[in-house]
Amino acid sequence: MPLGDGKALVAMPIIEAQSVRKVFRRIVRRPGIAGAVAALFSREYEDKVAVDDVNFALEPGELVGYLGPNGAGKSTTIKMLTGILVPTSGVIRVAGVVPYERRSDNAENIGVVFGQRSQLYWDLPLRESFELLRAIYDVPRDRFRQNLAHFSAILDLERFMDTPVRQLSLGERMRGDFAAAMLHDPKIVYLDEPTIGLDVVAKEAIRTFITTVNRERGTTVILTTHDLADVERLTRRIILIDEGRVIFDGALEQLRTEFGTHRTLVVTFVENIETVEVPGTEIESREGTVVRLRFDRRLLSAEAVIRRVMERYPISDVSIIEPDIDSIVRRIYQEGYPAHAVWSAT
Ligand SMILES: Nc1ncnc2c1ncn2[C@@H]1O[C@H](COP(=O)(O)OP(=O)(O)OP(=O)(O)O)[C@@H](O)[C@H]1O
Repeated sequence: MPLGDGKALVAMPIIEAQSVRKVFRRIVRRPGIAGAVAALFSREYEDKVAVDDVNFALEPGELVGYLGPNGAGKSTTIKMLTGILVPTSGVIRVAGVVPYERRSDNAENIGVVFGQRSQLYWDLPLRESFELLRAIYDVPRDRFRQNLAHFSAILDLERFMDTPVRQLSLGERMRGDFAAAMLHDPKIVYLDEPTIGLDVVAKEAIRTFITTVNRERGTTVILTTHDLADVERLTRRIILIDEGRVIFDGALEQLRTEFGTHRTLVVTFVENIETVEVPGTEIESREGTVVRLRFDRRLLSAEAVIRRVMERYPISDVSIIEPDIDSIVRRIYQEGYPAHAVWSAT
């Protein structure tokens, strides 16, 4: 398209899911011997819709959180994107490739890190695991050396490069897994619970690594996690799924605005006040002269609450706390969505 014709240049999506559905067929087993005998003669099946009409498009270089409660369909989606599973219907395209039709072409474009599993070779030192992966992916030697030196520096791998993988701590192994996933310069990485079970220091190392590869190399990242600190720290856009359906697709900030209906005003009074009563608010907690007042921002502005407090009591300090994403998402998981409420940022 010629430049300057007044049209905005729109990047082609690197990942596209169109009306994707995945139904698992399971054999129903009745309990007891009679059930086992009956199953020999007539098989009864039940269908489990794991992913139900999912649509999304990701642009190159996006870092997206793919979130949902247990059993929502996250892993099933990721498995379809990697080509391990074939959708029952719908279309998936990853960097121009239909993953389940051309699995090895797709493998060249993607890196995968599963927090619960490792792609490293258990009995080999980390260094040799990397060598094997280099050979499998046919990474040019120069590129391999550069990548390894770079990842090693960010992830501090040198200390345990010659240790067999089975002797590594979880945090060390995860760092090794991240480097392994990136050695062949994939355009896209899928991270499934990448910080699960890690201590704070290891989590931070992994998060820094993710933001660095995303920023420096423009790698597209899809992250599934139950750790919302990962989400706050790493992603701008989130896709929420529940019971196989996308229920929100948009900016983290948008989710906060739509669902974070309550704010907390933290007030420090000049002196201890026996009974604090501010219309439109409820006391969340109090510790000495510091009282936390919760209010519904749809009904009252922060300014109005502050005014009401100041009209009644002498105060020395005041601040507002925004709802944290953890409590918002937890509430959505627990209370579900109103049927009409499917938001999209696009
Ligand atoms: N191979 C399978 N056969 C039958 N049902 C399956 C299979 N794999 C997944 N399911 C079902 O599909 C649904 C979605 O599972 P999926 O693993 O995608 O969820 P998830 O969002 O990744 O959950 P979690 O956060 O617990 O990992 C679940 O009800 C699960 O029991």
